[in-house]
Amino acid sequence: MKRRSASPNDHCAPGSSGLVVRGHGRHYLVEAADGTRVLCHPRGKKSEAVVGDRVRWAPSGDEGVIEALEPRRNLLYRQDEWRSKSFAANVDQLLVLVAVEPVFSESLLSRALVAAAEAGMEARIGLNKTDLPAVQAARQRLAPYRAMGVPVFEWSLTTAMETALAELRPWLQGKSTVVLGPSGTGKSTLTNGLVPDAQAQVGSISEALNSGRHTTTHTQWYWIEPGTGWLDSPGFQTFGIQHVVPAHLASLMPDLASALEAPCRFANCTHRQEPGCSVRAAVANGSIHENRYRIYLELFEELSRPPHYG
Ligand SMILES: Nc1nc2c(ncn2[C@@H]2O[C@H](COP(=O)(O)OP(=O)(O)OP(=O)(O)O)[C@@H](O)[C@H]2O)c(=O)[nH]1
Ligand SMILES: [Zn+2]
Repeated sequence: MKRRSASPNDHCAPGSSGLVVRGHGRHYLVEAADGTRVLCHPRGKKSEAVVGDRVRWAPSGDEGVIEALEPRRNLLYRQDEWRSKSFAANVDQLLVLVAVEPVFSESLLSRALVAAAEAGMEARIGLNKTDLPAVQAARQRLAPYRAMGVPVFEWSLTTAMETALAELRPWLQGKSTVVLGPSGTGKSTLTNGLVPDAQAQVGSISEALNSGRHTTTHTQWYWIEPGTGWLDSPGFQTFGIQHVVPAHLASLMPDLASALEAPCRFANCTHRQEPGCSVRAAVANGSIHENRYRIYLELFEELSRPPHYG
């Protein structure tokens, strides 16, 4: 039998431990302890595993069967028209990659940061394409995020890739990091810089599952080096935060949370129109940017709506 490191669940579940590195509907690519990647299908009808999940799997001919999911540390969600869908598990950190062009949506950026805070993940922002003339405007829009303590990297990946990699690598070291961002911000460019053998890691099985398309359509786990994971995800249009309780929203937005160190008059204040509200006072004196407060109101309203079913 191959040697592998013991997992805490080794004694209580059948099969070997593996890491889901890619998922396509009911097809999963699972990386075994020895690094080989096996096409697996879930036992039973439900396919709940997502990239980053640790699973127990057993060989079945050339392929494998997923017997069980191991407990998750955290979970990130993507939003489609009707509902939240989970898409990555057990990730340590989030890099939101935006660019000088196309102009990024602050609402999406804020959603991603709320989702990371809710999942207990550290988040940073990467501003790419700083070679373009609109760079000052982009910097200005990011100022409130820097001020609330989110570190912002600034890069021009096409003209100075090595500088960007040298800045980014120490933060990535020994962790698993997911990169998210709208389409066209440079995620694939960055992945190719960080993971020179990315194509080889994707491998022929994934290529076949992806039916020859070249854009990133599914989240994919890469290894930058052993122990340092990198998850590239398709460009998002919207981001799922439906699982956040509206009353917790302000505590997941650092600029609002710091205003709340001086509590509002009412303990159950929603920070919309109540008198004696610390958040509204901070908006009035400029310590919370009005864009951020507008996003809070938009998210609060959205989270308070009853879910609709499609
Ligand atoms: N000017 C400029 N263009 C860049 C830079 N980085 C990437 N690009 C260009 O931006 C375009 C999009 O880059 P991609 O890496 O494909 O972006 P992506 O985020 O992977 O896009 P999706 O696959 O649609 O999610 C390409 O034409 C890149 O050459 C940069 O630093 N400056
Ligand atoms: Zn309040």
